[in-house]
Amino acid sequence: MTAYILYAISFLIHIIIWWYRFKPITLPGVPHWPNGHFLWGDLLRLRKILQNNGSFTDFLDLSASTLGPICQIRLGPLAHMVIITDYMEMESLLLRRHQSLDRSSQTTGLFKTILPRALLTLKTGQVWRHRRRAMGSAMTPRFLALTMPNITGSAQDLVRLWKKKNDLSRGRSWQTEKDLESATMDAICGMAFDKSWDVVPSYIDQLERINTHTDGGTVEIGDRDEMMFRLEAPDLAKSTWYIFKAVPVQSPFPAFTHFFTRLKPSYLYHVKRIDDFLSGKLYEARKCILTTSHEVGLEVADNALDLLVAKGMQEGDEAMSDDGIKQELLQYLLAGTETSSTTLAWWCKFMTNNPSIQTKLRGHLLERLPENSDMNMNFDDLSPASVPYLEAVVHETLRMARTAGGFLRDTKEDMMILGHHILKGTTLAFPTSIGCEECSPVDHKRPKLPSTESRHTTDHDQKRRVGYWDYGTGNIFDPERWLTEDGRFNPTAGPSLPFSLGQRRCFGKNLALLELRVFIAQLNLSFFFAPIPADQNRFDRLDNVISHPKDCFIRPIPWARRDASC
Ligand code: HEM
Repeated sequence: MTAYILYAISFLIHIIIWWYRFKPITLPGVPHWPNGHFLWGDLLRLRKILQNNGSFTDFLDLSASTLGPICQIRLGPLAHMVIITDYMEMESLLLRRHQSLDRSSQTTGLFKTILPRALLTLKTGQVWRHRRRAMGSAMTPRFLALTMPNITGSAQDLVRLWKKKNDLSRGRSWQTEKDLESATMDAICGMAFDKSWDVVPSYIDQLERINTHTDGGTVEIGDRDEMMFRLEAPDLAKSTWYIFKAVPVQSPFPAFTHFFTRLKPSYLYHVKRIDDFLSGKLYEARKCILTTSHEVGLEVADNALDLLVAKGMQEGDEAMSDDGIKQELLQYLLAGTETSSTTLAWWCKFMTNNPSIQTKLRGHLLERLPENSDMNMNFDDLSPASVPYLEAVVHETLRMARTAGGFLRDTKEDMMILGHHILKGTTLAFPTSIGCEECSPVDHKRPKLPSTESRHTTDHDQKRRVGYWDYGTGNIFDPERWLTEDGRFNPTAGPSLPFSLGQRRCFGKNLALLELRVFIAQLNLSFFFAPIPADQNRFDRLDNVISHPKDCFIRPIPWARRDASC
């Protein structure tokens, strides 16, 4: 009998321990959704949003706008996040209190599967610092200016592709995310290894071989009366996309899921193909540098690989290993293509819906760019000072696109945030909605600012580095908001954090901005984005780490043809 009682007590103790171990964590005092499930927390609420075509980003935004500038969501027994949407507090945490934070293990867990030892996944420390210093030379204005022709060439290939598609589609629209991803991959490959994979030129080749308008399944009309082009990418591009798709975005156990992915022969095949390519490139670069000195190598390097190899020679024993260089180059492709192409996809949608902004941008570029540039603008031609309205369009696109729906940090120690005690090991989420809305509900908000005089009066406001957007205008695409009265671009006109802030902010920001300037200038000068049917013009999101538009139909018409038809 006593044994039964002891068994029962021990069973009860196990249940209680299990319950405390696995029940969703709730930080006292930090607002949260009421009536969370005893085990799944707010996961059921999230599921409802996903079922209604919403995204995880929508859930973050809704939580912040309903619960306040600091709130928590409980994603079942395994994940818990504190969401911060007070702009001043975000800046303070990311810029000044960053020693208490690090890249979140949720982010590293996801990307470690394909990039176990790259900038993106390293925890902040000596190795990360050394990497960031070494890679930093690839983001200087001098280097970017040198490698810019790779971007210009890829943008011009895209213009040729769209002209060809336009000829074949007889006024129909087509989905364009793949075109953009291919073009940015060509640009990034050129910058990374001085040799583009010619993905877009290979599409043009395939289209040029078509004789009729609906030939052999390459060109078809889709369910929504759009034109569909079935084009084959070169092998290296296909393998890269295959590897990127293996990032276990939807899995609650990324390492576990990836363990099984790694057993697939097709995965191993594509990884080997890319690894062989990178090893070959590295071998060639090393051979080349042996014929010269590292000083000369650093001076003439016009791609990231040559730069890293020359830097390695300069550093001797401290140099990055071959594995490190290959990881960083693969990361260049991963972080540098889909982010920029998705931002451009959003830009196409914003242009389609804002004809007057397209016309204004074209007028601005025609007026400001040197007459003889003949579409081959140089680095200074596209600087914010030379073409401020272009810069305003780029920043407005980033603000509204929210390509990264947010970014995460883990706390390395107990902290006080907005008056709440946040435990060590908590994941903090910083949604990029901060650029579109002041997310807090009315009673948590800073005092409403009806007039400009009241804007800089309080202490809180005096410390603020950036201005405010006019109340209620956050969701309107309006590049003018970034311009001063005399037409100059003002980067601190209002809140917007597409690349995050502080020491773990986006490493590729300068390159991304240059890519966007070049692509947007080339595409705007070449095409008018004509209206599309309402059922192709939705703004729903698909969150896949990057926040994609679910649909990206376009109907670009060369300006000459459009002007003739007006
Ligand atoms: C429009 C384009 C882009 C956007 C919106 C974007 C956004 C971001 C964001 C939000 C982060 C996380 C920052 C954080 O956690 O605080 C990040 C990190 C990073 N990005 Fe980008 N990015 C873009 C383009 C690029 C490009 C072109 C490259 C490189 C070729 C790049 C390389 C990286 C790297 C290496 C990191 C990790 C940095 C570190 O932890 O040290 N990104 N990016």
